[in-house]
Amino acid sequence: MSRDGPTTRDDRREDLQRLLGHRPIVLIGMMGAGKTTVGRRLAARLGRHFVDSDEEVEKAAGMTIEDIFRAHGEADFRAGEVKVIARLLKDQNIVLGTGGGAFINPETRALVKEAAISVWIKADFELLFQRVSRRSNRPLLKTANPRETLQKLIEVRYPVYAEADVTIVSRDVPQDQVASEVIDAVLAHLSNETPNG
Ligand SMILES: Nc1ncnc2c1ncn2[C@@H]1O[C@H](COP(=O)(O)OP(=O)(O)O)[C@@H](O)[C@H]1O
Ligand SMILES: O=C(O)C1=C[C@@H](OP(=O)(O)O)[C@@H](O)[C@H](O)C1
Ligand SMILES: [Mg+2]
Repeated sequence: MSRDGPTTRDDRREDLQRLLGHRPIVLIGMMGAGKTTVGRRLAARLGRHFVDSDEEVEKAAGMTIEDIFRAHGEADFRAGEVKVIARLLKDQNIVLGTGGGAFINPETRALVKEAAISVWIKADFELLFQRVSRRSNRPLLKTANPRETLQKLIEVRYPVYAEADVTIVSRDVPQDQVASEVIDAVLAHLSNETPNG
């Protein structure tokens, strides 16, 4: 990277595409972290196609996630989720937003590690809780004490999310800034991965 003048957005995008090749970028992390919304912006910035595993599971099942959980239960949802992610990861040049439990499933995790660069979008409990409280479309949080449920999921999941290739912390900043931080963090990771990078 020897250029005159400041590094522009386009330079970073080109550097990233060169180091990444066709590998998908997969966003993982808790419900409310911003995988879906930040993922869309990230894909637009990189000129990549964005896919969301929840949306694709819903399309494949012809039902909403809430209805899948209600009619068939979580185990069936996870079985569908792993199949959908395996299919989506065959497409290169994508940004894939996953559901919060996807990377916790060992089979899904192995697929992601094999085919993609994974990015954990990590966020503070209060921020996550505030965001997920805005909508009631997450069946796992329909419990007597959703704060406690979210806290328990965090305790179980964080050590697994920590296996991601890259971690970024999402604070209360605009989604475009979070997308920018993902680009910087993935670039830094890939520069270390490349022997002469
Ligand atoms: N950086 C951010 N700033 C403000 N709101 C955000 C940010 N990231 C996500 N959100 C909001 O939080 C909610 C959850 O985001 P979403 O992308 O659906 O998360 P996930 O897919 O990880 O569950 C949405 O309402 C989204 O608009
Ligand atoms: O954390 C989880 O287990 C889930 C997260 C949801 O996706 P988001 O993380 O995009 O909300 C969705 O897959 C489902 O409700 C289960
Ligand atoms: Mg999502």
